Amino acid sequence: MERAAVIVAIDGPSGTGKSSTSKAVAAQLGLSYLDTGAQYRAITWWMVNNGIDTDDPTAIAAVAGKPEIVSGTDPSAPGISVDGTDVAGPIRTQEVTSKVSAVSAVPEVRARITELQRSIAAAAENGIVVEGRDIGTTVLPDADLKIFLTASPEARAARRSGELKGADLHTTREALLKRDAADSSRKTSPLAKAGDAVEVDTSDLTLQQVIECVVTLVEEKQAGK
Ligand SMILES: Nc1ncnc2c1ncn2[C@@H]1O[C@H](COP(=O)(O)OP(=O)(O)OP(=O)(O)O)[C@@H](O)[C@H]1O
Ligand SMILES: Nc1ccn([C@H]2C[C@H](O)[C@@H](COP(=O)(O)O)O2)c(=O)n1
Repeated sequence: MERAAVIVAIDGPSGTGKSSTSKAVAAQLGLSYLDTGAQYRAITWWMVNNGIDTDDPTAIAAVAGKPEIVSGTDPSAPGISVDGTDVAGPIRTQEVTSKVSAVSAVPEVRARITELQRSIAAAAENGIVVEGRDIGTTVLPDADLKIFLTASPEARAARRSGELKGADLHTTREALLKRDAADSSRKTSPLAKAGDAVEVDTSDLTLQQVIECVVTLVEEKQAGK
């Protein structure tokens, strides 16, 4: 039986499981996948690589339209490039992570990336899972399903320090909270739960349980379309 195309928005703070969940749900249901954090990381990487002062919003705004960012939407191999260079690895460095909140707070950057995100979602014939911070509130306010993932700072720090091969738990927790605070307090399109989003606290759930929960919610939406 052919399934209805659905647009799914998954938002939430860092380390709540957005990427892992979104990729698995998209793969399981044959949907496209878009990692919007990777796009903000890619434009931040370009700024750093081109010597733009990431503490200067005017300098960032002046060049926000220059880099060409191409995002893959295959959940099993998403990929991302800037001006033809594969940046999937470089966008995960500590330097980019520490600067991405400042760059993504600049309205000209958000306008550029939001437009790109909307065009990618519109082109996804079988539907798409789009994950980020402002997808349900700003980018795709008419999404068929909106999920807001949360988890305690302790759970999120433990997950991240596991990923970073045993990085200090306290330092990891503080860095996560600092980034969340910056992302939640910016003027333009902050990290926020949409009024009609389903909140899922993943603190005490395994990744598999979260995936099953979201797959069920998506299938219910598809059945009702
Ligand atoms: N429910 C869970 N239980 C245990 N570990 C999890 C769970 N969800 C995700 N993880 C692990 O936590 C880490 C962070 O997950 P993920 O990258 O999906 O989070 P995120 O919300 O996309 O973070 P960010 O916004 O910083 O990119 C990964 O190592 C992932 O495998
Ligand atoms: N829709 C989005 C997605 C991401 N960002 C910014 C804020 C995050 O700290 C950063 C990196 O995201 P991550 O790769 O950790 O998911 O990108 C945003 O402002 N809006």
